[in-house]
Amino acid sequence: MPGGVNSPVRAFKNVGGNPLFIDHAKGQHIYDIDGNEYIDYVLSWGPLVLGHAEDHVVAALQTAVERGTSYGAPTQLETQLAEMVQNLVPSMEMMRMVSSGTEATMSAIRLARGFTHRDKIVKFIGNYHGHSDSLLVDAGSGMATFGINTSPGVPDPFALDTLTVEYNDTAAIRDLFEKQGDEIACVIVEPVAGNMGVIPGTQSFLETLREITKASGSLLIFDEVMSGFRAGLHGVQGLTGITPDLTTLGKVVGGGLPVGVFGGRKDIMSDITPAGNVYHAGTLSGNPLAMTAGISTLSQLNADLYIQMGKKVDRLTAGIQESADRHGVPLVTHHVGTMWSYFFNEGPINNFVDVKKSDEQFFAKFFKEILANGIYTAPSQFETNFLSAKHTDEDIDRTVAIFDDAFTKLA
Ligand SMILES: Cc1ncc(COP(=O)(O)O)c(C=O)c1O
Ligand SMILES: NCC(=O)CCC(=O)O
Repeated sequence: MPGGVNSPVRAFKNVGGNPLFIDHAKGQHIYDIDGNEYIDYVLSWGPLVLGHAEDHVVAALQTAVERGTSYGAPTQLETQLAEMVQNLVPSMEMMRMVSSGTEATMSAIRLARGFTHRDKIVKFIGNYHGHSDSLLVDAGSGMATFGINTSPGVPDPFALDTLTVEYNDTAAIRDLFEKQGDEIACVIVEPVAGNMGVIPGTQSFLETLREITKASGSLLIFDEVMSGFRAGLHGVQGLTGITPDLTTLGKVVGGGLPVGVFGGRKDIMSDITPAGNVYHAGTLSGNPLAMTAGISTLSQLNADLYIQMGKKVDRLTAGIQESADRHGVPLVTHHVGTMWSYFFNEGPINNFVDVKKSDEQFFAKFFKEILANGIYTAPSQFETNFLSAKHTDEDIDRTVAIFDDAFTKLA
């Protein structure tokens, strides 16, 4: 496998050394093949909001697997998950299930282009929307970690139709729309960015996106593949009261199995085949096992759970901040709901330019020190950490203590 991995962010290329090879995981813990236990804040890069191998999810899957693993025909499971999603994210009047976040955003972009009869799209520098051609321009996540601006292999005409703007820069996006608004099919945004670490979109920035897209006949797509059921139970649209035209989901909605969803305004979604002519398909779309894991996961979510998890993230980030301050280490923590990041940076951090000022060398040393002591966070400054329902107050205390020891040793 190239780089030894099936997805580049898993390699420890930027921090050095080899990634953990995993044997199994349960709850908030993950175990490598050498028998080491870690408190896991990666959680498969977001999906496992209930923790690993959650009992109800496992039981539901065991029952489901006996009934067949795939049919390639409609099931009640798809309708059930769609209704649950719609209850939590009401702007998704009509939706389609896919098998990854990449497919969800790729299809939403095609739909926006088909619906508006326009080719240009806008994305923000440091936002990541999966690995389809149009979206691999100035992207976050592994592209940021490994310093790649536009991936080789993306034809120039594709990249040229992707216009990029600095995140949270309201003046720049207004300026772009004044010049080219009538050519733009859509704006796609992570409304809380998670692929350059956690950077919340400001309310005024997101409101501006809503206003200018509406005024110019382009569509607003909230990519909530990460923030959906993470930033809050109803996504960032629930937190801000801003309603996009289309939403993409992934990660948590599949409860650890491969699921993505794209959906939104019914008049737009009705353009998808076979209702309309914008082509979208998938052999394993709406797979019964994946639907089952999603249903079992979403059925266990409620507002109180998010309050409890949010309090733990508050305590965790406050504890890390206090420790860094005491040791004189420049550090910024950001968190929204169950997403959190620590940056070795003087701050403030509002966009990709700011986050690039982080001390990546110190991060690499620090990451390896806490990992050696049983704390597994994402191996990059350009990624988000998560929390699950299974993390306890004792886990938080232990994590803060290990961060404190690492500051004592390395600062
Ligand atoms: C915001 C966002 N969009 C899209 C994706 C792509 O999802 P996937 O990796 O499932 O293709 C990701 C994460 O990978 C993401 O964080
Ligand atoms: N924040 C980046 C991701 O979640 C992506 C995971 C992957 O590409 O494996």
